[in-house]
Amino acid sequence: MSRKKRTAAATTAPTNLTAFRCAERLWKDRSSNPDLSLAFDPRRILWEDETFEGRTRGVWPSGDGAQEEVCWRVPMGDLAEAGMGQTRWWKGKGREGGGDDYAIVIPRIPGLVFFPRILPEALQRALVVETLQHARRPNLTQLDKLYDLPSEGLWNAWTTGKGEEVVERTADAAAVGPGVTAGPSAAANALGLEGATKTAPKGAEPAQGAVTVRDLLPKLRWANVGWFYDWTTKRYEFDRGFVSLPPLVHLCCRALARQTPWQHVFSNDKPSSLSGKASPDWRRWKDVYDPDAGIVNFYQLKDSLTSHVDQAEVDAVSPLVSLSLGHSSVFLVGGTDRDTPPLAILLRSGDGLCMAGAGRRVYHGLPRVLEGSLPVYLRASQDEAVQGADDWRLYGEYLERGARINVNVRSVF
Ligand SMILES: O=C(O)CCC(=O)C(=O)O
Ligand SMILES: [Fe+2]
Repeated sequence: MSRKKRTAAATTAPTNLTAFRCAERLWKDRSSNPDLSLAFDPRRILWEDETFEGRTRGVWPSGDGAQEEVCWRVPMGDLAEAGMGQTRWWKGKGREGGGDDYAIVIPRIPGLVFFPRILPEALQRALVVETLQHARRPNLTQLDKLYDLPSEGLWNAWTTGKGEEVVERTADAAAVGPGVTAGPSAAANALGLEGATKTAPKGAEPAQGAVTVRDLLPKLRWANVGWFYDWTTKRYEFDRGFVSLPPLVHLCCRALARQTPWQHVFSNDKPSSLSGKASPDWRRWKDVYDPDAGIVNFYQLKDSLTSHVDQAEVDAVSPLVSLSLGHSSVFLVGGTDRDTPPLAILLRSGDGLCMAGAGRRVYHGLPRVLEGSLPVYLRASQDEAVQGADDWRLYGEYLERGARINVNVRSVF
């Protein structure tokens, strides 16, 4: 959809649109500032004083008073091994956290678990470094079909001073024609392709029409990690072989899924129940859950991800774990059809989400990355040493230009 059409659509009263599409339009509309009081925000939950078998009931009231969402705060298991947990945000260096870490369960969306501020600042920085560095072969990115990317990957070429190197188009891309630079048709998600056409660089070098590493970096939209998934055919390609997940991503996501108190999520009484037949074998997840495939989404400020269900895995009930880094965003999550009104959740850098059981079959999407929302500790000027990076500055600058990174992993079998 062109930018013009999109703007017109956003201001026209929706008639035959599904509830999900209406919500997407509302949050995508850039003609005024988004009303964030309409997004579920853990900071605005009113918690009851009493706990009930370790769980605390809360209510989030929407800013316009039209909506109330009941939720439960449930205690997490031990996250020390992965260095995660809300308690680690505030405790001094070297002090042990743990014990008070929690997740939020929202009964209206069974199987959805929200972990606000679960990644401490230093861990967020290390994950930004890791995800950008792993956008390279053998992991594939959406740009690999179109360009013969540097063997070290775009990001690593950029950080080692190769920004002006010319990147040739592949034979496939040449057949498609000029100006096409991106393209998951799928999960479709069309992580916004706007702005994806190249402006020819000025000056003698590189040659007119040539594309450089510098040009392509903002067009990087996604990279596969683990088993390779083809977003065009929507199938895993197991004959490409298995590539281990980036180690920190693996550690954090595995720990989140293993340490979630699933009995509170899937119990038949409060706070949440899992309806339906495919009751997941959640009792085993704390010992055996092991993600082996995933995607890293690199959003720029104007990008969005349209509503979809991730359903390619053989094991369609075990947890899909997702981490947010960089700019904040609005995530929409609804029901098994697009007519169910979705809940808008404000996702900040350092938040995690799990979708498991029935939660694996609900529509979700990301209509909005929020301008001006990058935390100070991720800016280029922050001067703490960062695991895996000689120089944080380039990472910070990439984020400052409007980036949000999401990594989400699952277990294929
Ligand atoms: O960016 C997000 O938070 C969600 C991404 C997602 O749903 C997907 O990649 O399938
Ligand atoms: Fe998804």
